[in-house]
Amino acid sequence: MKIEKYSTPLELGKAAGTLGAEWIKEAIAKKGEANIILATGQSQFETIETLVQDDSIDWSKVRMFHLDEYIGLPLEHKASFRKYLTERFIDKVNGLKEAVLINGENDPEEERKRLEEKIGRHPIDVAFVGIGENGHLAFNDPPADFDVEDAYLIVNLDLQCRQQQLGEGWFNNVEEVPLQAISMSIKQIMKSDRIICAAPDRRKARAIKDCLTLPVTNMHPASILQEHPECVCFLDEGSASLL
Ligand SMILES: N[C@@H]1[C@@H](O)[C@H](O)[C@@H](COP(=O)(O)O)O[C@@H]1O
Repeated sequence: MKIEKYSTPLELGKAAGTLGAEWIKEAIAKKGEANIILATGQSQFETIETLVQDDSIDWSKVRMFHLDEYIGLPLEHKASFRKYLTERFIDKVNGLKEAVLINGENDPEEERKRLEEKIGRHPIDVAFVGIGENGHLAFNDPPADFDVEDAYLIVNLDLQCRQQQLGEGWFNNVEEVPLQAISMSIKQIMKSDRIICAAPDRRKARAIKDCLTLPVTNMHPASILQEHPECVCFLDEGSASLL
């Protein structure tokens, strides 16, 4: 894992999105198409914005997989990650080959199996991920299961995770934040050929220190990224302030 530091979230996002775009184009040149994973949340705003502005990517050769989604949250809710990816990514790129979104309103077990079958046929070239305030990777809160083979899991969300979502302004009160989600598993994320981790903001400083400098442990789920051979972690002054 490599670490790169930038002054602001905007600079961080530009750098992360630019490297991601290069990697997507390399995958298309090599295989004729690229399979990518997109995360959501505040931390991904600038990275996704940079990606969608890159008109040198042939989006008709890109298949996008959705990292995680709340169970039972309607598409119209402002915190819906399906809504986020539709508005910030799918609607902004030209003729995307395919978007494999997680529908958390479907029967969760059936949805999980559908996604599992789909991603099993499409090895991932580039994964874009973030790190939560509790060190989570996707919605794998601590202690995360590093060993489960399933590509997607039905997970419970811990209080710190739910409070982060409230703090970011996606919900009116913590009771409104769903208790469960469908999340890509740690093993599946780690199978990606290349990983771009974008993690700006001072409120992430503790999680960044724990995940990037302490030994790998499932109590700091994103620490597993230290073991990935081609992962670049993009920080800003705030998130890197305890390093
Ligand atoms: N489930 C999302 C992930 O998709 C995201 O990568 C990560 C960081 O989130 P944020 O950008 O809100 O800090 O955790 C969120 O809760």
